[in-house]
Amino acid sequence: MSTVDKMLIKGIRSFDPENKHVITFLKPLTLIVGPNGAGKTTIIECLKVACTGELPPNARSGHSFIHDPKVAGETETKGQIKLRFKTAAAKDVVCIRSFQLTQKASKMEYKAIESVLQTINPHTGEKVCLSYRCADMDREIPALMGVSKAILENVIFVHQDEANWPLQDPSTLKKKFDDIFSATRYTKALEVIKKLHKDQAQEIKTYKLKLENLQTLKDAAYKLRESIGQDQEKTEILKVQSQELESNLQNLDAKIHHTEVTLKDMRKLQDQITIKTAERSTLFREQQRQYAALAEENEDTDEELQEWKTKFDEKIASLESNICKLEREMNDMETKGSFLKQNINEYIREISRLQTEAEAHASLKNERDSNIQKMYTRHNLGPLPNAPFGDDVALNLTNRLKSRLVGLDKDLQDKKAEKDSVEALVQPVETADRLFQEIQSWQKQVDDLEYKLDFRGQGVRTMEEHLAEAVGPLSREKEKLQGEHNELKGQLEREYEEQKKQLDDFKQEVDTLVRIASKIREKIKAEVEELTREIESLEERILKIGGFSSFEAELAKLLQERERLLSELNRFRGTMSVYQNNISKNKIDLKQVQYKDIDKRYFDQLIQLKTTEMANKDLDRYYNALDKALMRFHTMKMEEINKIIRELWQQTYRGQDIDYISIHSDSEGAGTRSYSYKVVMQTGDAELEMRGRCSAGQKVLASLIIRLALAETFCLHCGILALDEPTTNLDGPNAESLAAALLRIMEDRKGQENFQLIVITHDERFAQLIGQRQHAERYYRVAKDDHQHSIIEAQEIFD
Ligand SMILES: Nc1ncnc2c1ncn2[C@@H]1O[C@H](COP(=O)(O)OP(=O)(O)OP(=O)(O)O)[C@@H](O)[C@H]1O
Repeated sequence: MSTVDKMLIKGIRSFDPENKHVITFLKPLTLIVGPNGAGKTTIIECLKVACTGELPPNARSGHSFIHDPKVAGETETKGQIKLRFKTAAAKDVVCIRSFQLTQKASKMEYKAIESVLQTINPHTGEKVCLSYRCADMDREIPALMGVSKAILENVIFVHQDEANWPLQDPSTLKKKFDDIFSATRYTKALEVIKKLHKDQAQEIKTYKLKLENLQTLKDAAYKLRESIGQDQEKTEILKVQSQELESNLQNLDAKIHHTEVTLKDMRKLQDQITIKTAERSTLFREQQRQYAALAEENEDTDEELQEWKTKFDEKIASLESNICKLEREMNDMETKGSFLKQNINEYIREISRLQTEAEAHASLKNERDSNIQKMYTRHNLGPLPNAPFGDDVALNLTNRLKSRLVGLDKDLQDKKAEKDSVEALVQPVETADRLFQEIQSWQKQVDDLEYKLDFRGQGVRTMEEHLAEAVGPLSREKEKLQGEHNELKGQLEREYEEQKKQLDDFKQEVDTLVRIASKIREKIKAEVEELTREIESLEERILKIGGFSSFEAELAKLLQERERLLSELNRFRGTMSVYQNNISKNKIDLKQVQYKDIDKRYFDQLIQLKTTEMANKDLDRYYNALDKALMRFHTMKMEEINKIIRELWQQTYRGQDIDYISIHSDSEGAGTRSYSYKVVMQTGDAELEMRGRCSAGQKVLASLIIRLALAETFCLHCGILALDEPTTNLDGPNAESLAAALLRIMEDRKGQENFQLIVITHDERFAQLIGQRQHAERYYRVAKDDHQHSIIEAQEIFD
């Protein structure tokens, strides 16, 4: 709770500008006593000026408030008020206000030269000075003291001249009450709110119109965007469909390509079939030709050849049996020949022996000769010379015998010629047999001769020689015949071999031909079969593929489908281009200035509208709330004030005519929050307005009581109340009762530490009544010194 502690006064009214006068305010009572004109009121004025900046009434804009330079004998005087007070927060603050009054040539010039608030740093104890403009300081100090300026002016520090304001004219009363209730401010606030509400309502209308306009644009933009979106969506769908179509088309193209390739392949296959068929035909023809060629080479047909082969085989078999037979015979002959040869060898050995013997039996030569003769004779070989024959003769004779053998050989040759015929293969054998028989007969003859030689020639050398000469040609003939036999045999064998070889060659040839024919047949057959298989496979493949017609039909179908897809694709593309055009057009439209940031603008406008609407609604609500609160506050406070006034009046007023007084506040008109006030007194049953009816003393008392009640009601944070000459116009009893009331108030506020009553009075009696020791240790006496300067002196409270 705020209180005033100390005040320094210098150069204000009658206070000396050169000297400082300090008054310390006591609690709960500061009693200032002094005669008229001593300067007591100046102290209240200084308090009021220091706290509110409000100069006293009739201060002529401050000229008369400052110590007059003329009085001081100066051209300029400076005044200063320095007030130390405790704020509502119990902080010590010093308020310094300095003024200057200068005597100019024609007029005085008043100037407030300094407004300073000093605070003390609680930690360091240093003073902190803050300079203010006067207006700011005038607002700052009431705020620090926790009470309004109006309360300070009209309740706490009321000037003596204005002390009876509650009973002044209604307008003053209303003004004071409105100030006290801050009604004007609140009314102004309400009016401002109302105006703001109205302005905002107007703004809301404008915003609504703008919003409607923006809504239209937004809708149009939305439609455009929606249209773009739909078109884009449709375009996307069409794109997807187009892609599907393109994909289908590609697949179709692939299928068409595949079908065409297949058809091409099929055509190739067909061509291959044709070629293979032609090849097969050619092979057939070739086979025919080769068969024909074979037929030409061997006119016989296979069957004929086979028949011929069979016959030939039979013939070969027969020949082989003959050959076997001949071989057997030859073997027999060989056996016989070897036997003979053995015999011959034995004979030759015997002959050799005989020849050795013949040397001894040369005579036998003659016999030989004779024998030759005999043989010649016997065989009619011609005439012979006379014996003994010489060797030449014997040789000739032997040659003649050789010739005879040559003839025989010729015969054998003929026989051989006969043998040349294959068909008469037996004949050579027979001839051979015959010749063999002949050889045998000749051999017999030789044997006989040899025997005879052996028999007759033993010991006869000549005979042996002749015999040897005769046997030599025969042996040579024999050997020749043997050679011929062997030759014939070899020839037969060669012939047989040749025949056999021929047969084998023929067989081989036949076999070769058969093999070739078989091979040709097999090869051609294989090739034909291969070709047939290939043709069948190709035909099968063609069939498997489905045949030309199905593929051609499929191709035609696919081409038709392709045409359909292409036309559909073109249709899609056309539609897409229409959508694209629409999108482009709509996008261009959307780029128009009117659509720029339309959503944001709409949104901002909507927010502005909604916030304004909400603010306006809030304002309305606030207006009503404030209005109601003010009304309620006013009613509540007025009730409280009236209650206190009534109590105080009843306690204070000693007259019997007025039971109590009260303040009536009437609303000046329906719906307005403006009140008119009047102070009424209850006299019996009558309630009368006091103004113009009460006495001066009643007026003073009523005013004091109203101020006390107002202080009680509004000064919750400020415990100060200054009363300047409260007993003015009061008679003794009333002054006493006022003193008693004040004492009672002080008594009631005993527990309230910061209650501070400042009472200024020239009434010593009154001063004595309230100036009791229990409320103050001393009081102040204000007087004037010799220089007519006011001085403040502290005095002991008297009992
Ligand atoms: N501008 C001024 N210069 C010098 N003196 C002044 C000036 N204005 C007023 N005075 C004197 O100051 C005194 C004012 O005193 P103030 O009104 O404080 O007296 P007071 O003690 O309250 O008297 P009262 O009891 O009659 O009310 C008067 O004597 C007056 O002549």
